[in-house]
Amino acid sequence: MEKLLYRGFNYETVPENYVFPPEARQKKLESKTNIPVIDMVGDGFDRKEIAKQIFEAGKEFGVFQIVNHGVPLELMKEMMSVTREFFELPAEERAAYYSDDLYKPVRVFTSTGVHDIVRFWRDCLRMAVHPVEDFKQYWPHKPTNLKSAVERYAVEMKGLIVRVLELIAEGLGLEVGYFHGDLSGEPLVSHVNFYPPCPDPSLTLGLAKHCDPGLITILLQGEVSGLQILHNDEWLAVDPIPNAIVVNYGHQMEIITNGLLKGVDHRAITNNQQPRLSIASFVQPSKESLIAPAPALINEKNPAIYKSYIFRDYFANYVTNLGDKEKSAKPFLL
Ligand SMILES: O=C(O)CCC(=O)C(=O)O
Ligand SMILES: [Fe+2]
Repeated sequence: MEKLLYRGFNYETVPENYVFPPEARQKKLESKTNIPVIDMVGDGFDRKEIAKQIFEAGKEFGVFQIVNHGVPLELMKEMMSVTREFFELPAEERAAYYSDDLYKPVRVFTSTGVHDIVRFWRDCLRMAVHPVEDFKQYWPHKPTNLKSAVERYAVEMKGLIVRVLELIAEGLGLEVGYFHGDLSGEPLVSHVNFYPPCPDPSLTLGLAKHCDPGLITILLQGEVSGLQILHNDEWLAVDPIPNAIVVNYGHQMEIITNGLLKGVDHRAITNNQQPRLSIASFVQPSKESLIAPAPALINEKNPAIYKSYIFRDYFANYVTNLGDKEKSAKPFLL
C-alpha cells in the first residue's frame, strides 16, 4: 500500500523521491495556442470538410479535440465519476489490484510502474476493456457500478475509434478502412490516471514527456487542466472544453504516414488545487502486424523514411527507451 501515491489524504509537502531536478520541472507556459476543436457533425455534416480539418490538425499539432462525437455525455460523466470513486476507495482496497506484471489485464500501479529514479505524481488503474467479454471478469468489483459503466464505455469507444480512423484515412486520401484490421487490432486498453493535488507543482510532474506508441489515443480529461503538448519546442496546454474528447496521434501514425502526421510528444503537469483524473484509451496495432509507410503516401519526391517492421519489435524498443520517439524509431529508419 505504501506503493500508492494517493492514500486518502492530501500531502502537505512533496516527498523527496518526487522532486525533479530543475531542468526537468514544469515551466510557466510561454503562450497559449488554441488546439483545433473539430465538430464531428459540423455544418450539415460535410464529411470531406471534417476529414480535411482532422488532417490539418494532425499535421500541425498531432492533437485535436472533438465535439458532437456521438459518445453519450452522461456516460462520459459516469465514467469519470465512477473511476474517481475507485480512487476514493480505501488505499488497501485499491492496493489489492496493485501489480508490476505488465501482462495483467487489470492492474493498479503508480508513477510509470517501472522503478523510476524520480517518481511521477500519479496513480493509474490500467484495464484492458475491449473485447468486453474477454476482460470484464477482471475489472474491479467496486464501486458496484464500475463494471457496467466500463462495458458501455468500451463499446462507445470502439465505435468512436472506427469513425475517427475512417476520417483520418479519408483526410490522407487513403481507402476508408485503411486503419481497420491489424493496424488497430490490439485489445483496447484504458489508463485511468489519477493525479492527486500536489503541494508544490513546480517540483513535480504527473507524467513525463512521451509519445504514445500506437496509432491514436482517445482521452477524457474532465474539467481540470494538466495535459500539455510539445509544439515547435514549446509546451502548450490542451485545456479542457466541456464535453469534448481529445484525440492525439501516436508514433505509429507518424510512421505509417511517413512523417506527414505528427505523433505528438505530451506530458501531464500537476496542480495544488484539486485532483485531476484522465482516461486514456490506446488504439494500437496487434503485436504481429506489419508496419510500414503507406505505399500511397510515398513517391520519388517523398521517399519512405522507415523500413517495414513487426510492431512487437518496435514496442519492445519503445519500452526500453521510455517513450522517446527518436530513440524508439532509430532501428527502423532507412
Ligand atoms: O493525463 C493526461 O492528460 C495524459 C495521459 C497520457 O498521456 C497517457 O496516459 O498516456
Ligand atoms: Fe500519453
